Amino acid sequence: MNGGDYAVSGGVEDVYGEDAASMDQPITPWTVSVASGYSLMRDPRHNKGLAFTETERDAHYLRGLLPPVVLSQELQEKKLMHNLRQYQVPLQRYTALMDLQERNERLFYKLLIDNVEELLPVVYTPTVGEACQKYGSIFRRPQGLYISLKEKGKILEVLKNWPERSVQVIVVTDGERILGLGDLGCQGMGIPVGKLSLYTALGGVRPSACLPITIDVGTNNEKLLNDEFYIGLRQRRATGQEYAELLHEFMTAVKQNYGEKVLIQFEDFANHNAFELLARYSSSHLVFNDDIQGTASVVLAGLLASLRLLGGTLADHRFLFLGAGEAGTGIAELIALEISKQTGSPIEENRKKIWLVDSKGLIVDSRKESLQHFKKPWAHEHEPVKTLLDAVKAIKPTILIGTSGVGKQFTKEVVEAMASLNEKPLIMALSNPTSQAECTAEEAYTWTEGRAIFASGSPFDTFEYDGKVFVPGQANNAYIFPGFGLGVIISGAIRVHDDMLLAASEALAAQVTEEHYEKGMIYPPFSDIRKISANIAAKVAAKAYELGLASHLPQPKDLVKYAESCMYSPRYRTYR
Ligand SMILES: NC(=O)C1=CN([C@@H]2O[C@H](COP(=O)(O)OP(=O)(O)OC[C@H]3O[C@@H](n4cnc5c(N)ncnc54)[C@H](OP(=O)(O)O)[C@@H]3O)[C@@H](O)[C@H]2O)C=CC1
Ligand SMILES: CC(=O)C(=O)O
Ligand SMILES: [Mg+2]
Repeated sequence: MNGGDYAVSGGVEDVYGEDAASMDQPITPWTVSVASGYSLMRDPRHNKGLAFTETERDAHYLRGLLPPVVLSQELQEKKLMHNLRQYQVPLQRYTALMDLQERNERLFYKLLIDNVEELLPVVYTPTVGEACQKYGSIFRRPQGLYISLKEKGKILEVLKNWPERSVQVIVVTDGERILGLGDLGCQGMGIPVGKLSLYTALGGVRPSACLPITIDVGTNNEKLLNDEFYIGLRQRRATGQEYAELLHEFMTAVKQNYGEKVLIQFEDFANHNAFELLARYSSSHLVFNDDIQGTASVVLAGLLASLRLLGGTLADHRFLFLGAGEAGTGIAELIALEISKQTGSPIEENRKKIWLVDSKGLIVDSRKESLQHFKKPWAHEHEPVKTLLDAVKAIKPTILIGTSGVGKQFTKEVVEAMASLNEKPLIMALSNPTSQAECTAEEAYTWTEGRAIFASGSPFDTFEYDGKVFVPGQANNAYIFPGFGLGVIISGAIRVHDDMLLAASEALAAQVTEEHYEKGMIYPPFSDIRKISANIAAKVAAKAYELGLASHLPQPKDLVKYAESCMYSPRYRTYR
């Protein structure tokens, strides 16, 4: 095939290579057969292990391949949870769960759905961060698709190697900003794999519709380049035109292979590419950047909910961010947009209530010339301020949000300054994983003498202070993207619109009840996440219909019920 020249005439959707026009293209020799016997047990999508019934063992040539006992799925679950709890090392739990996913997919999801609060920290932050750092050493069987510079000119063929045809969501990373852990190159694959397992467990999107992808353009991480177990290309990152061409070929091939309605979620790209990719493809593809948009939506939801505790409206508050990258400026922009919707005031005016600090200090107008484009709208009139503590004293924020990727930045002095300014300081330490959190729950509650409303990106345990039990919220985009994606899918939306993000925020905030507020919570518990996701999906879908972006017609009458009915169930099916 001519490098990059996949725009042949004819051969449209010619999966089996039957048209003359595709004669010069290599094809995948697809076959479809009924799995039975040994191959049935080795197929994670269909395997039930000891839960195969007597009838199924007879009908599917399984006799003798299994010991005599027949277990229920519930007993399998009980046994596996018991086994998992024996591991003291989080990474051992992670590998045990990944092995289960590779062995028995339904049981994996049943565990994850039924024990979400216990297992989320294993398949997701913080443990997934450590897994990515050590991905080469713990690598057993590949998950997802790897598209490297070696595949340039052949990306469409690579996509065709993936066994599933009806993909609805792709989570793609290039591994350059994995959580707050920096450039992990090809080993960032743990993130798309983890995010998509949440799409299924939390949002009910079918596993077969989920495709994790890592684009490998090299890494600038010296440690990985010198690691004998590194699994990626051993070269420094491609940039500029070479990078843009590979990404463009990828975006084109995805649309060509899966059509208009596949949701492409950009995840953990560095900000110098993330904003550009989103801007470039948002008018031609169904794209969503989780770090910019998903994070914005989840934080806005927490802020809307917190007003019940703080009082006032969003417009009455002053916001200070530590970190002015994807998460920080993404959240800031959505807050300004929401205030505009609520008050009718111009967005430029609302931006003035929001201040950001980056590695060089407060973002102010005298720095405007040298700022990256996404920081410029936040360069307000003010004298230069170097440190966060001085910025808190100067700006007097009511709300402090950490999106720096650097741990321990909310020092005792910073938190005490917030407590001296506010009766109930709202403090969000959003950076992941736990090691990068700007402060811990214990620090936030202790340093404010139990007055803080606190939420963090990675989970913290409940904390008792002065006889009162505080439940820290987990302000993580995991509340949003699964339900948001489901809403996009069930409505057949063809583009993502900011109003859909606002709808998701409002839907999430509406799930916080009096009982939660009493415990200081501004997010509902993850144990209710499937119900929450169905509500988010319904509101997102309703907005897509309202905006004329939905293609699944006619619009279902009850969108919550419809969303619930579309959700994946991990219960075993009966085989005839
Ligand atoms: N809870 C959640 O759901 C989410 C959490 N996150 C977390 O947020 C963090 C940041 O992600 P993202 O915004 O994508 O990253 P970016 O790299 O885009 O932005 C990081 C920002 O932090 C600033 N920064 C770095 N070090 C310091 C410092 N010592 N003092 C002040 N500012 C500093 C950078 O400044 P400069 O521009 O000057 O370099 C930059 O503005 C990560 O840890 C990530 O895990 C991200 C998405 C979702
Ligand atoms: C949660 C997330 O997306 C991040 O930390 O990058
Ligand atoms: Mg992310």
